[in-house]
Amino acid sequence: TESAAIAGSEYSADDIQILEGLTAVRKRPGMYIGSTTASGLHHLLWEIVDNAVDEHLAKFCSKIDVTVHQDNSVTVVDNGRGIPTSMHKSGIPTPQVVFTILHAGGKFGGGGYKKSGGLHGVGASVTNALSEWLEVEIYREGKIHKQKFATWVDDKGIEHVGEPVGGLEVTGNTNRTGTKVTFKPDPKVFHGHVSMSYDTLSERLQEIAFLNSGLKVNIKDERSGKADTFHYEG
Ligand SMILES: Cc1cc(C)cc(-c2cc(NC(=O)[C@H]3COCCO3)[nH]n2)c1
Repeated sequence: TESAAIAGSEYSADDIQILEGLTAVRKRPGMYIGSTTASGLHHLLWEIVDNAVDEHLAKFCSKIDVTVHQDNSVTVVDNGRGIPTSMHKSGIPTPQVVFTILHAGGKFGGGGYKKSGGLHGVGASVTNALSEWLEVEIYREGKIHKQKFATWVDDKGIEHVGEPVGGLEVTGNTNRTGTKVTFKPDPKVFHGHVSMSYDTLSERLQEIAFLNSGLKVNIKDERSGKADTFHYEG
């Protein structure tokens, strides 16, 4: 039995989380984003924005730009230090760890969905798992680094969830720092309802700017041309 298999082996909550991987998120999305209705859709963005806000709290980021594209993909860019691009001790690039390893979301590992603002900066892999694709671009140490992830079903019917498409590549030089993430919510997860609401985004982004004085938050909707800037003096 499963208990016999686990008895005598040092399974920790972390091991089980890593074992379950992102496929578990696709199986029970509600555990990670609350629901697969509109509120769950917007949580994909809040998980990413949370990370950029953390970088502002660490005093390295002063600006976050959010853009909704015509195809309902969304881009978040910050001017923080940029996710480290070094190799993680596990032998995979740090950005790949951030987007493909399910991190302990609560005090007992996994922790399940939290009603408060998401999983506090550890939910980026959840956004990846529930997207058709996700791309990260990092501006750090004078270089532009890029890695892509995708979810697809192979010719044997196996679903590959949020897996890297290639490695972390240097694609150019830059004199800025920061992290840019673009992701496309998967219609298969959200029953076709993948169109984010401008009003929902702008209201919450205004709140985020108000709660983090000094942080400038820009939103641009390429579907309608609407745009707004929120900035409460630091
Ligand atoms: C938009 C977005 C999305 C994600 C998943 C992370 C981030 C992010 C992550 C960081 N900074 C870091 O991860 C590093 C910077 O180097 C020290 C430890 O924290 N800045 N911005 C931004």
